[in-house]
Amino acid sequence: MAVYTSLSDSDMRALVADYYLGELVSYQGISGGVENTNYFVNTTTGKYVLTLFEEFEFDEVPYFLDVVAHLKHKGFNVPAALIDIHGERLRMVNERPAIMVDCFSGSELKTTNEATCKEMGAALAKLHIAGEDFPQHRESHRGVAWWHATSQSIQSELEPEQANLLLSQIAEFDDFMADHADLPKTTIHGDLFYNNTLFDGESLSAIIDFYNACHSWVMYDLAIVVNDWCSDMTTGELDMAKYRALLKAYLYEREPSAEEVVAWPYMLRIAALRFWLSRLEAWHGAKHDPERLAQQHDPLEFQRILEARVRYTPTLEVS
Ligand SMILES: Nc1ncnc2c1ncn2[C@@H]1O[C@H](COP(=O)(O)OP(=O)(O)O)[C@@H](O)[C@H]1O
Ligand SMILES: N[C@@H](CCOP(=O)(O)O)C(=O)O
Repeated sequence: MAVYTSLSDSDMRALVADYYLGELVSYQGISGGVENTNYFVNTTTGKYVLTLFEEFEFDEVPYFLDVVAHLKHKGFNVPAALIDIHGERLRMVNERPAIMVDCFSGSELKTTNEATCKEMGAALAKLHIAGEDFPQHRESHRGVAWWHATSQSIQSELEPEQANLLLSQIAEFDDFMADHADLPKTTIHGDLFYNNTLFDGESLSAIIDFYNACHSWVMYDLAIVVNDWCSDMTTGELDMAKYRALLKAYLYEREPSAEEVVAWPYMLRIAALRFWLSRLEAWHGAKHDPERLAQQHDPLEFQRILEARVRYTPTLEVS
């Protein structure tokens, strides 16, 4: 279970007393996540989620809080940080930066289907449009510089065919980008996997976990979503019915440029590579610690997705 920072009853009571949330009733660590420590917190006024940031330092967090505040202001159901009795939204709790947010209704999807893909496609396009005027342009901490450095440092741990796939795909992407420096960018979520959404039935109720948000290519974010929502995780192949449903809803809201259409196959491949690489890095970092290793996502899923996108990529248009 991913509760890296444990809080005592008295810590939690004192924390709740520092917000306008009434009295603490109960709390429970959330086992779903892998990056942060999250607790469900029940008080006499409602249900909240406490997040302690395990991978970011205090000064790195405000950007993400500002992205979420911007999107909430534009009407999205996203977890904006609550303000405490001192007027602060970010604080230190047991030496980690921490925020309290509203707990949303709905539950995590067990899997995706055409209806939920359609919901996501429409919401993603609106998110991309809403992010265009967000003024802070932060580079991704898992972007081009990171994948160059990490692919170099990890290659000796890999089978030769894996290293070759990794390095050749990065080189292919670099070559393509050298001639397409003006591809449209916006503020992207960067990790909009279906486990970062909540649904009431087949209706999207909230988007969470904005801690990969950054200023990057619009098509890259769409590719991240397509690879997770529309792939068969055992083969890596796209489920074309889900793919068409998601894209059709997206394209109804936002029309890509001709250059974005050309970039699409490259974006599908580099988006798969980015998560293959982050999973490889995490897996190799944890391989001597069985408890941590058991919490890691399987890198092979994204190797298979990348291999499938190398074999075939569909076009961005849907008929
Ligand atoms: N505001 C929220 N409302 C309801 N559930 C939430 C909320 N935030 C997190 N959760 C639950 O906690 C799980 C883990 O949160 P997440 O932010 O994805 O953690 P991590 O960053 O560690 O991956 C989510 O999958 C979701 O079930
Ligand atoms: N959704 C990702 C995990 C988040 O990515 P990270 O690079 O921030 O660890 C996955 O399933 O791999």
